[in-house]
Amino acid sequence: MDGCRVLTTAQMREAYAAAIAAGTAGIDLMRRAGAAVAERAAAMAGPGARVLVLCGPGNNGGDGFVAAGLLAGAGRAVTLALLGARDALKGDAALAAQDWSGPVADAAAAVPEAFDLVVDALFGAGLTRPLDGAAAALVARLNRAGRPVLAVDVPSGLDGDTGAPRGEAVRAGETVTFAAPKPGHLLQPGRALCGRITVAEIGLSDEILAGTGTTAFANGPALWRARFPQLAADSHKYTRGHALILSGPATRTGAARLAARGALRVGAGLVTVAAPHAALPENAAHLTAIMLRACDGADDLDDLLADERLNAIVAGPGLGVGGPTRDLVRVAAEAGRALVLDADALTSFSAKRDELAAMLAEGGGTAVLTPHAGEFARLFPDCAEGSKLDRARRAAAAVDAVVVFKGADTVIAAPDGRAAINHNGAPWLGTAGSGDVLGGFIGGLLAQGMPPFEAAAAAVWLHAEAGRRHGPGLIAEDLPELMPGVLARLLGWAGPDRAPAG
Ligand SMILES: NC(=O)C1=CN([C@@H]2O[C@H](COP(=O)(O)OP(=O)(O)OC[C@H]3O[C@@H](n4cnc5c(N)ncnc54)[C@H](O)[C@@H]3O)[C@@H](O)[C@H]2O)[C@@H](O)CC1
Ligand SMILES: [K+]
Repeated sequence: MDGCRVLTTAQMREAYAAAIAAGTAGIDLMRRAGAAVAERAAAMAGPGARVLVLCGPGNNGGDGFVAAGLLAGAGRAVTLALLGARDALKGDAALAAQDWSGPVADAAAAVPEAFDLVVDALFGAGLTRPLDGAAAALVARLNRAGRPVLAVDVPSGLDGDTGAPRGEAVRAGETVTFAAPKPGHLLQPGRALCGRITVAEIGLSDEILAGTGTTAFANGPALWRARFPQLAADSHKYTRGHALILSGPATRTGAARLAARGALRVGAGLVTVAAPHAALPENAAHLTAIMLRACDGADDLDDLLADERLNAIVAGPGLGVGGPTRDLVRVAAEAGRALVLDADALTSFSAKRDELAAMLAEGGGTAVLTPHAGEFARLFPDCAEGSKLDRARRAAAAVDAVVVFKGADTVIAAPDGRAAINHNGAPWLGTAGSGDVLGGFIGGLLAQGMPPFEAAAAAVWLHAEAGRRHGPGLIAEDLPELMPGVLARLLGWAGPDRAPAG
């Protein structure tokens, strides 16, 4: 799904309609969809396996009829059970039902326990309300049965636009969706309910998908690799940017050092920690390649920023909540440098968001804000409704900055409407200091001149990739140290006998 366009269910309907208007028959799209489902089902359940195909009353059910016919032809013992009456099927679903010549059982009486695989073709993109009655009871029974489930398009009951279940939703081991993922495949808890996701090509061109006007993507290198910093043969540390990380007071300095280490490992040529006098000794005791300068407040920061080479600033981790932090952010913003605001720098503007937006607008630099759910709720109380994708987009527009709405399904949103949903996250990333390192990664990429949306999306992906590589036992200190391996793979670095790839 690396870099794939993400379509809402309405955009997907638009894309189907455009393909049909351009001459593709709807039933052909459905037959390709059903064939893709049958292919995955056959991989999940071998010859002779007992397969239950649960079909709903709409086109999702139509896909199920096509898949059932193909699976029976491929030697699986298929039972097809329909929710509702067969003669109520309409349009393409009614045509698809002709692909199935076997008996049609009543889904309300289906016993999922008796099968090796259950194909869930009950409801897809057409879900209009929470499941209830016989449908809800069937899905609850299916989840209790604990049999392998392959969902068609989306697990039934899951809202394809928000990733939230509407009432009871199917828990699938695998999901086959068509043409493009929907937000609900990538946003939690939808992502977890989908299991392994296959995006099957069913003949919708990229032109048709782009024609829906979508500006959402599944995050991955395809989205930002071309803008990733490239090393030239004559690169030196001053051409690789200089990131400045603001440290908190004595005993609250670790977060800044984690960010600084992240910025350095991701390739910034120089990294400086700016710390209050009282916090210099403890910082000095832990820093080597990273430089250290004294900074006791906004005036000192102003003086430091007279050095034009300091081109990216990370502010927030460990800084403390209140007026002094707001003053530091004001000076940093006014300096017009690339800016990452995290943690206390965000919370300091709770109920003062307009002040923050005005500061960012005045500086004219590029800013990336990295709130987790709590910080987001405090800073953007007016963006509480809708999917995480919509919320992040509205927040980005409100402050005219890139917003990285963190979590297991981090969304990166730009004020121009572009958004990326990250999907390589790993649960081990939820550990103290992990967000500080992410802020440093973003700052390090900004320092190297990467544009803010791409820098944020790349940093989130690299951070998650490091977490996946490490696995259990991960602590934040590990994340910067995992960068050499993650970057080597990204950049195709093949070892010392080859020229640097980037
Ligand atoms: N040309 C197309 O539109 C294509 C559609 N495809 C499939 O069609 C699906 C979308 O089909 P539809 O738009 O027909 O929608 P669905 O098949 O998802 O469901 C629609 C039907 O379910 C009913 N319904 C909705 N929510 C309900 C609830 N909570 N409880 C009970 N009944 C409910 C609706 O009244 C309608 O009869 C996609 O997910 C995909 O699987 C694919 O075959 C590819 C081509
Ligand atoms: K389904």
